Amino acid sequence: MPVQLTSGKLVLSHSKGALVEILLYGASVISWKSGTKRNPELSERLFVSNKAAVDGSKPVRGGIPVVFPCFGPPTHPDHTRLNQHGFARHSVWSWDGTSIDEKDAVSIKLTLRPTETIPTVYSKPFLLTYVVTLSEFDLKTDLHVQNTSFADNLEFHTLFHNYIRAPSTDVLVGPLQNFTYYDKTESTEAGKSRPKVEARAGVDVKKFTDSVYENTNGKYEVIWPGGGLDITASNLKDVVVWNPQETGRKIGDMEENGWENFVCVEPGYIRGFVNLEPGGLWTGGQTLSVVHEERRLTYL
Ligand SMILES: O=P(O)(O)OC[C@H]1O[C@@H](O)[C@H](O)[C@@H](O)[C@@H]1O
Repeated sequence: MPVQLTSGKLVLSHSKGALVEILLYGASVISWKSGTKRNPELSERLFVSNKAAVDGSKPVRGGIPVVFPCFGPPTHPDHTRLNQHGFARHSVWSWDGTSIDEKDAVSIKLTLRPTETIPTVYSKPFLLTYVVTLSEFDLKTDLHVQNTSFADNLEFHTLFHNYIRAPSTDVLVGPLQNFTYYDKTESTEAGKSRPKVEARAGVDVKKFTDSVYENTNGKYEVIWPGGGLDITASNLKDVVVWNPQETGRKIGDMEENGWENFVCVEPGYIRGFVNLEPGGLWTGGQTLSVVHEERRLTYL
């Protein structure tokens, strides 16, 4: 199945029609188009702001940015010189020119090692390998983190910052009921770090939402009238649900009312750090699958 690299952008085409576009900059998936079993017409599944920079000048506001090695502002002593969400989303990754064709899927693999600039802000050795696999109705992303040090442990966060194209007034995310979460919309540090328990069967984002759920079961339904996505995460024990609503006006690269058109559901390992021993390899991944039938959350 064809893979094309043009001006720093890879396009993978599935023989049944689905398409994915990935920038080498940030290994950012910026488009995923797929049909459903009922409607083969391709639809865009991800949101990218029409003000997003896609020229490698700043992280892309949309798609699937890769967060590594810190989530949010740095809190770990190894990360003090890093920007919010780390360097993976604004570094240029390498592609070896190959793709892996299987019967039903096509994959590409991108890698990131310490470049010339990363060691100026981050001194740990590492190798990241990002595998993106496109099937007819699914998109899978796997991140492999290798600690290439012979002596020191590597401690990191990672997360897939999925901007899912969805009407934010109607979308529901579940099942998150009874899981503990931290509400980053609280005004004080004490409020932000106070655990809450999710009472809702289906989580909506009608108001500004920035919630970090911990130790979930790694399976999420993102459902709205007429559509939806299932997300299955592996080895990513936490998930963020984010929509800025009107506070999005303060985000320079957010399109006008853009928050009406997405919900971020972001599987990650961000409560505590993955602690990888010298020479160790860690893998975390997710599969996004289109929902074919009109669906309601069964637990509502
Ligand atoms: O503007 P950024 O750095 O892309 O971050 C967007 C949002 O990303 C979310 O994952 C965070 O929980 C939010 O707090 C943050 O505002």
